[in-house]
Amino acid sequence: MQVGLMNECLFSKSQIREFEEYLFEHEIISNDKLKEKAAKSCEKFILKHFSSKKNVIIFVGKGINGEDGVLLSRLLLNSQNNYKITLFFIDKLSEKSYKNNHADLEVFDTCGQLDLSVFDIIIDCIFGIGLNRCIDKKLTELIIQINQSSLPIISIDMPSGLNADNGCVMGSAVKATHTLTFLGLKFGQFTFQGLEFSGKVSLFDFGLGHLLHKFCKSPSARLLLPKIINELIPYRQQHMYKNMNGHTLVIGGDTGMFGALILAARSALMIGSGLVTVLTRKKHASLVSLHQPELISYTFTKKDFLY
Ligand SMILES: NC(=O)C1=CN([C@@H]2O[C@H](COP(=O)(O)OP(=O)(O)OC[C@H]3O[C@@H](n4cnc5c(N)ncnc54)[C@H](OP(=O)(O)O)[C@@H]3O)[C@@H](O)[C@H]2O)[C@@H](O)CC1
Ligand SMILES: [K+]
Repeated sequence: MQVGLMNECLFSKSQIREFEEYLFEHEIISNDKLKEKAAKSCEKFILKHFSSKKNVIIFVGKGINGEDGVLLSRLLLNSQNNYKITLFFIDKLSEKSYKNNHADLEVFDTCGQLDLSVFDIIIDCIFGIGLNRCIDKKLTELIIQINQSSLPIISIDMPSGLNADNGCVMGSAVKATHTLTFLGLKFGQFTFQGLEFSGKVSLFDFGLGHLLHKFCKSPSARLLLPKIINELIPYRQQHMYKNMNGHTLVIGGDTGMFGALILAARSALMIGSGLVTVLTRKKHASLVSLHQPELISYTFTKKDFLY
């Protein structure tokens, strides 16, 4: 599901974690079922948008984000779309345990030289919202290689290395072309470096989005989508004229800052203010009408202005 009408809300990782706890405690959904749904949504997305990309490499971390990757690999292998899947384990210990349980999955031997050019698509399951420190040097080298690959990069839940709360790159981060995120959009995907690193974000809320909104009461923030802005701007009826549509006063335009004054005043006109008056330095006042004839201008020296 793409970002929907009520899904422009952004959440912190602690809100998502607490919500997950609530879901499990109240037996609304089990932990396993949630993971299964997450992997299934990713499989569907990949089959829909990347069905021709057969040779897939999945980077797997040691947390549940890594588990998402292993579950996804199983689903893709069973999808009868002739996928060739390679798992690359970041952590030796989890590689060992998965090798025992999933002996049939192909695992990249980290002693070999990694050549990403042989693959068609990268799935990033290194870290999700559990990232808790900066990425070390060794992993940074791998992430640089991933980012330089020119392949489509699908990050699961979060681009690995990106802070889910503030959009900071924690040393280094995977630069995703797509991020498939679960339950709620994360603040860090839409702020600071998150905008550059998250690519196109798709949300899968498993039909639990309305509960998340109820549970959190107030989300961390909301995306200012064009439809929200449109709702905020009142409709101007045909018969209305300038005196019926408000009057904006823009004060500013110090020496060297005349442009800012004009831009602010123009913005007021563009969002529908019937009248816009600027109050500025004397040397700027005469220039105002040359830049935007609709503006009314006054100077700071005019004593009776602010009556
Ligand atoms: N709950 C659920 O049922 C569901 C969860 N889901 C999925 O789980 C994800 C959250 O899983 P998670 O909590 O296991 O965190 P995750 O990001 O996988 O792993 C982080 C681990 O790595 C480590 N680590 C951290 N930073 C590090 C660093 N810089 N360098 C090296 N190591 C570092 C740290 O371990 P530490 O080394 O600190 O012991 C930590 O344990 C979530 O994003 C979503 O994808 C979905 O499937 C839906 C159902
Ligand atoms: K990830």
